[in-house]
Amino acid sequence: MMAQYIEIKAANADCLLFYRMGDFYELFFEDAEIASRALGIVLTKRGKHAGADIPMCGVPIDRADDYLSRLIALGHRVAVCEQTEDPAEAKRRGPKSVVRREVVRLVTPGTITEDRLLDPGRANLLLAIGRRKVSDAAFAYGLAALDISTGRFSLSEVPGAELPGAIARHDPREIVLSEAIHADPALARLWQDVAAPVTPLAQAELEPASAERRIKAQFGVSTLEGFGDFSRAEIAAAGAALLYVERTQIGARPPLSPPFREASGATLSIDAATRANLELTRTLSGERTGSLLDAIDRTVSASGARLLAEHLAGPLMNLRAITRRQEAVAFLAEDHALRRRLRDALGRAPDLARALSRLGLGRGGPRDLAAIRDGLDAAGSIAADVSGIGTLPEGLARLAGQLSGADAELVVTLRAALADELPLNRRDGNFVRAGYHPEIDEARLLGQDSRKVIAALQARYAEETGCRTLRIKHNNVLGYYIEVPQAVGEACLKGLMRETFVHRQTMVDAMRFTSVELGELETKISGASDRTLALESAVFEDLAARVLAQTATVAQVGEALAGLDVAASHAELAVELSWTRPHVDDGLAFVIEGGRHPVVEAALRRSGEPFIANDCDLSGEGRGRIRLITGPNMGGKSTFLRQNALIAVLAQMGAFVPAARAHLGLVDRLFSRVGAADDLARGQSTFMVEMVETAAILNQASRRSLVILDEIGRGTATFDGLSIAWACLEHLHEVNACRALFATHFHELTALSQRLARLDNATLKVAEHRGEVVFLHEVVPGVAERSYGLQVARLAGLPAGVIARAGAILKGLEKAERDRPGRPRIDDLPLFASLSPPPPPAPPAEDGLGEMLDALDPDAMTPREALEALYRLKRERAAKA
Ligand SMILES: Nc1ncnc2c1ncn2[C@@H]1O[C@H](COP(=O)(O)OP(=O)(O)OP(=O)(O)O)[C@@H](O)[C@H]1O
Repeated sequence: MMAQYIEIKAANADCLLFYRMGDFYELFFEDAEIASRALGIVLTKRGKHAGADIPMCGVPIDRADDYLSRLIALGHRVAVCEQTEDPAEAKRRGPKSVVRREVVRLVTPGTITEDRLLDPGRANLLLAIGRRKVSDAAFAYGLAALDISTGRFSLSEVPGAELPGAIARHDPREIVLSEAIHADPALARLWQDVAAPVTPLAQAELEPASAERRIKAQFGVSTLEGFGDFSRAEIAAAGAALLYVERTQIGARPPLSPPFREASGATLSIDAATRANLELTRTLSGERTGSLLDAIDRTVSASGARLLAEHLAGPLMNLRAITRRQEAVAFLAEDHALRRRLRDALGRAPDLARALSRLGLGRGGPRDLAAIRDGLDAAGSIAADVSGIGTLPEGLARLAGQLSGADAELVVTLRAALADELPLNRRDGNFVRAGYHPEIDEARLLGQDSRKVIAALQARYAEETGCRTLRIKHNNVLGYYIEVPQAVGEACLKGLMRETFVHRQTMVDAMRFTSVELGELETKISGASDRTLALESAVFEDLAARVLAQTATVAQVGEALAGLDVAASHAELAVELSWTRPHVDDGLAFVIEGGRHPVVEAALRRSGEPFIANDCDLSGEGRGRIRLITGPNMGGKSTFLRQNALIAVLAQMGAFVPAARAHLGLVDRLFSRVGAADDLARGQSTFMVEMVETAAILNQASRRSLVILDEIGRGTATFDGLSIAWACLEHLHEVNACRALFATHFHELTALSQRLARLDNATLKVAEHRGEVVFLHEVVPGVAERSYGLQVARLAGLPAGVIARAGAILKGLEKAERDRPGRPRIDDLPLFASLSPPPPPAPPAEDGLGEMLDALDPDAMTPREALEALYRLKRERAAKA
């Protein structure tokens, strides 16, 4: 057996091998050590290999999913190796022959389909990457995003510079690519940084011809033209994705939708750092709670939640499409009764896409069939409901039209065939409704009758032996047996009784027997239950085949339900929180009146505090405005900056926005940078990360972009930081000419508004009350006088002594700054005046104390002499002052 294990393990060296032995999956050698550590299960040993003990641990098959999901979450891949013949057959080949086993599936993070392993509200994307050369030094990258748990399959191509942003948008669970892309030194850092495991595939398997062949075979077509015009990079990516699916699913072919091509520039481009910083789908610490997605999610179905996340990850650039989504939201926001009915029905609809995929892969169970039944049923009732409404907006009408595509007969059949209570696995039987299949009913009756006969037999034997505690029981080793107490058992071994009862086992206080009659009955019962199972299994196959014959329509119904759920979710949110429909056009307007931050507002609401709404206008004719925001720490600068970026994202995903009124010209790219946190793991300093990200903005932002910069330049010496922030502002104003919000504590920058025509200053209002600062969180035109850093430090609990000392130092610094003749002013800077030579350094103040101190030698002094010297110094200082 070990030889077989070693052979199979060698063929799956990069996976943990779950090796089936009876009711357990066993792991051996290093796999056992890894799994026992990861899962906290006992490590034992079994036999020896090369003179050493073989470490072993095992997981029971009925709990395997739990263990699998934990291993997958830790980034492991698991090869599941099953027994592919009955142990009895192996025995027939010879006493020493080993049961045949094969790996039936590789379980990897990007290719799971089981409900218990999947997160219902999150897509489970496998992202495959291919590329093509576009010039000597540059590549274009093809991305194939495939979710085998739902069949979603999309292709797109991006220039090399946008690859990290595109990966972040897809948020894949696993990435596959060619060895060449994986080994490209220019991308090494990217693979290191992405959260998902990255699996390289051998170059030889990824030839363009085989990629194309694979796609054609998957979809049963002879040409790809019908799907769209794909680039070589996209085809390479799709080929790699399908190869990986083949390899992990081993023979099973998931039902995939035909690949749809996402046109380049179809979505608002948001790079990875901006996504993270704006906490769109998860917070900086990786949680969903506290993200924008969490704050806006009012969906009632898992497929709706997944679609909402997809929309949020890729806000649109197409005005028509945005308007279509907005119209649907507006309609549902108005019609409260319809929205309520719709959400009720949607909440009852199970996850069609995932059930369909499991059935297609041959991994489905009776509950998946029921999911199809109930999903189609809900779709039918929604379709009937909306058909009674006069004119629906285009977006809603389209979704409603998709709902009724499936064959009504299918639901009728599934209703008739499936029982009320359904087991998870079909091998558990009892899922076909009584009356659906006469032969099943007959076989079941036979089984039930035999059980009655057993009960009668037990009564008769009890009478014959005079033992009222005689029982007929069943276990897996003996099958049916008669159990009596020891004393009665002894009697059964003698006389006439010997002819009826055949001894099987003696226990501590009981004896077990069988009889000819019981043996016959047992054969009949097991025959009946085997037959019922076989018949039920055939019914299952038939129903699954009927469902799969309508894969495309069922998938479409699933998509429509998800689309309706998202529209209704936005509408619900808009009504609940008084959000409004933004006006989006192709100009360069950016007018927000009474804007709010959805996440901060929700947090404040929970603690009963109000959120102060703020306006923001960055509109420009041909060139965007820049607003420079100074203000106290804790005043609300970052909140204001982010809320405007989030409003742009929400508007372009077709949702309503948290503002009294909003008018936005389409944004093509969104950038958001904060003085970055340390990134020691990547070996980059805070400042380096900040500068790399700022460089990306200055190089890429167009007039149509929206840029949010929060405290750029704070990670270095004051004047270095100030000069960098200054120059960045000028560049944004003159070269990028984009709409921008720039928050800073460098109050010197506010003077720039006199020179840069489209830059204006805003500040966060504060009030002082008995020496305490009160943040009003109100954005008003103007310049902050102070940063109130010390007040905030006091609120944070810095010791009073430190605060007092800092106050004294601050006073000194401010005085020195006021008195210093050579302090830089705006006119001194190179853009506005010729560079004047730096003023000569002021001579140090002469008070003689320094020399006195230098003359002292503490090591040569007695304590008394030291004390006297100290008094002398103090006297001298007082005299000089
Ligand atoms: N508009 C608002 N209405 C009510 N409370 C607000 C508002 N904006 C911010 N706050 C509150 O003030 C806190 C601080 O806000 P924020 O982090 O935006 O300040 P900041 O000016 O960026 O501070 P720092 O300069 O220290 O980074 C928030 O956590 C929130 O509780």
